[in-house]
Amino acid sequence: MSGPRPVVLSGPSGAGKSTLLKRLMKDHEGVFGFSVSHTTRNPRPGEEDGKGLNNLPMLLGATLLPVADVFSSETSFSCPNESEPTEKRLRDRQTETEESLQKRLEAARIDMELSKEAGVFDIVIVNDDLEKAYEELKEILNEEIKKVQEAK
Ligand SMILES: Nc1ncnc2c1ncn2[C@@H]1O[C@H](COP(=O)(O)OP(=O)(O)OP(=O)(O)O)[C@@H](O)[C@H]1O
Repeated sequence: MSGPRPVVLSGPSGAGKSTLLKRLMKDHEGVFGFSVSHTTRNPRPGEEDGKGLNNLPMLLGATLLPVADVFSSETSFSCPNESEPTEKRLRDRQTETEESLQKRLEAARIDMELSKEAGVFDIVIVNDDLEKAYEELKEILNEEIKKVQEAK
């Protein structure tokens, strides 16, 4: 039996990657490790203590293509449906200056265009509805989660 694989969750800023990951890790304590592997932003509070990757590493990328290039195995991509909610989400989150917000929005627009190219991602999760997106993500990872739980 092969061991658990790294899981890459990539997508534009505001897509909901952190939200989905935090919930997944909370619901499956000890199953996932976490690494902000490739991102253009500074770490947020709590992200620096990512010591000890456990069993199934989750890698979070905010820049789409390099992450997809490095991990060609299974790459998930979560995104909101339109650009309007992205801006609202990021403004509501209150983590950005106006300058960094504008940079994020521009990068998100480019990421969304690139993501439409066939073959960039194996799996696409559209995070319009958080509950639905979370259920989808859990379903996709179910087999890997079981592997880790059985190995314990
Ligand atoms: N489906 C959703 N509907 C509405 N708001 C959402 C949804 N998913 C996440 N959010 C909210 O959108 C904001 C951005 O989400 P989050 O921080 O998870 O994005 P991210 O992809 O990790 O962004 P970044 O790459 O900038 O770190 C958060 O405030 C979060 O609560």
